[in-house]
Amino acid sequence: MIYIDRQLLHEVTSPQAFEGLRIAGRKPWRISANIATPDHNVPTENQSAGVSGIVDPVSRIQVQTLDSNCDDFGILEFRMNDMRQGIVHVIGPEQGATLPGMTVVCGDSHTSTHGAFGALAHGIGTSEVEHVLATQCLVAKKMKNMLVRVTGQAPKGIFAKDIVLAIIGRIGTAGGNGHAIEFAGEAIEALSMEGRMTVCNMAIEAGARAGMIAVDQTTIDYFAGRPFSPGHDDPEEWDQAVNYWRTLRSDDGAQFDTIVELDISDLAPQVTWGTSPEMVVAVDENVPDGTERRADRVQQNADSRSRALSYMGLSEGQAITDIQLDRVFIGSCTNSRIEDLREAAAVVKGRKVAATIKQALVVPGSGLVKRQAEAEGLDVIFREAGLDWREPGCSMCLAMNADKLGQGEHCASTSNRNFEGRQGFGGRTHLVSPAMAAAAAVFGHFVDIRSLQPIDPERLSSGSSPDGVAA
Ligand SMILES: CC(C)[C@H](C(=O)O)[C@@H](O)C(=O)O
Ligand code: SF4
Repeated sequence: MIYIDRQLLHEVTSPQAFEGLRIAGRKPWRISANIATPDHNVPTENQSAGVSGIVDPVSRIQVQTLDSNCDDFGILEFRMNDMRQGIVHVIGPEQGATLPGMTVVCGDSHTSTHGAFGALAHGIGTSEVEHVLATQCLVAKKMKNMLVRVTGQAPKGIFAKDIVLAIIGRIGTAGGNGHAIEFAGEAIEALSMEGRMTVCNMAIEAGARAGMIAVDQTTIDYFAGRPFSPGHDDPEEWDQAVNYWRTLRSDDGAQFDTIVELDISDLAPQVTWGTSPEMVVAVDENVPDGTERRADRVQQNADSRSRALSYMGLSEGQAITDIQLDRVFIGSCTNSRIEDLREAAAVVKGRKVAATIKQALVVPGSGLVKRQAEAEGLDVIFREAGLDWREPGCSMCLAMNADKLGQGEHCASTSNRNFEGRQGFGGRTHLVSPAMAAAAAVFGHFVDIRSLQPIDPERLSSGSSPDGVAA
C-alpha cells in the first residue's frame, strides 16, 4: 500500500471517479494533493471564449463536468483561460507540483513523464482515481527493475526523442513489461529536464509502468522558484528538500532484473514507419522488408508488418525520405515544452512550409510555455514560415478535439503514439523529434536534418527561396 503525494486530474478519466465519491457520500481525503486541468478536449483556437465556446457538444460537456466537479469538491483547477492551463504532464512539473521523491498518479498512461524528476509516477485507471481521491492510497505491486544505460554524446541533429525511439526500436513495445525503467548514463545526464521528460514520457510505449531518472543538479535547478516548490518563505526548507532529493539515486552496485545498453554516438534521426512505436528506423534508411536481423532492432512478425504497411500505404524498401507528408504536428506531452519549440523554430526560421503541406500545427504544452515562446519571438518565426501557432492542449496527438488527420493523410508528429486512427480515422502517423517535424514541414517529406545548412541571411534578402539542404 503506497501513499500518493500528488494526483493530477483531467477531464477524460475523472468524471466517473467524482461520481463514485458523490454516490458514496465521500469527500476527497486530502484536497490539496489534487490538481486538475482540461487538456484532451480543449480546442486549440479561441480559448478565450472559455468552456462555453467549445463547439463540439461532447467536448464541451466533458470540460464543463471537470469544472463543476472541481468546484463541488474544492479542487484546484487551471481552467481554459488560465495561463497555467495545459497538458497535465506539462503543467505538473512546470508548477513544481511534481517534485523529486513524490509518488505521482494520474488517470493517464503518460504519467511516466514525471519520473524524469526522480518521482515514482505512473498512470492509473478511473476506479483507482476515485480510490486515490477517497483514501490518498493505492495498492501497488512491486515492479521489476530495468536499467537502460545510454552512453556516448548525442551527435548533431539527435535529440531526446531520437534516443527514446531508438530504445523502443531495440527492446520493443513489450520490452519493458512489468518493469520500472531507470534511464541512466552520460547521454541521459547530459539532457535538460525537458529532454528527460520526453524520454520518461515514452517509457510507457516500451511497455514499462514507470520511467525514472536519478536526481542531479539539473533536476534541482529546475525547481528553484516554481510556485509549488518548497522554501518560498523559508530558505532552510529548500535546503532540507535539496538534501533529501540528492539521496534519490540508485545505490552503487544496485541489482537490476534487466540491463539494456545503448551507445548513441552514431545514432541517426529516427522516424516511425508503422503503427507501433517500435516500428522505427533511421531517416537515411528504408522501410524494412522483414529480411534483416539486427541486434539493435526488435523484429515484428510478418502479419503485423504487412498490416502496418498496408494501413500506412507504404511499401517495403521505400526510402523514408520519399514519404510525402500532408500535415505536421508539433506538440503533445512528449514534445511541447519550450526547448522543443526552440528546436523546431531554429529549423523553420527563414524558411517556408512546403506548398504540399495542408497544415503544420505548433501547439504549446501550456499557457506558460506559450507565453515564454511568444516572449522569445518563436510564434513570429512559426507564423512567418507558414505554421499555425495555436493554444495549449493535447490537440492532434489524439483525435479528441477539432485537430485531426483526414483519412489516408501522412503526418510528421512529435507525439508518442502512431496507432491506427490515433490522430484521426485512417490517419497515418510518423513519430519524430520536433526538429525533424519542422524540417518535414519545410520540405513536404522527411529530410535528414544532419545535412540542413544554416539559412544565409544574404540569400534571403535577395528573394531566392531557401531550401537549405546540402546538395
Ligand atoms: C485519454 C487518456 C486516458 C489517454 C491515456 O491514458 O494515455 C490519452 O492521454 C492517450 O494519450 O492515449
Ligand atoms: S498529449 Fe497525447 S499522450 Fe499526452 S496526455 Fe494528451 S493525448 Fe495523452
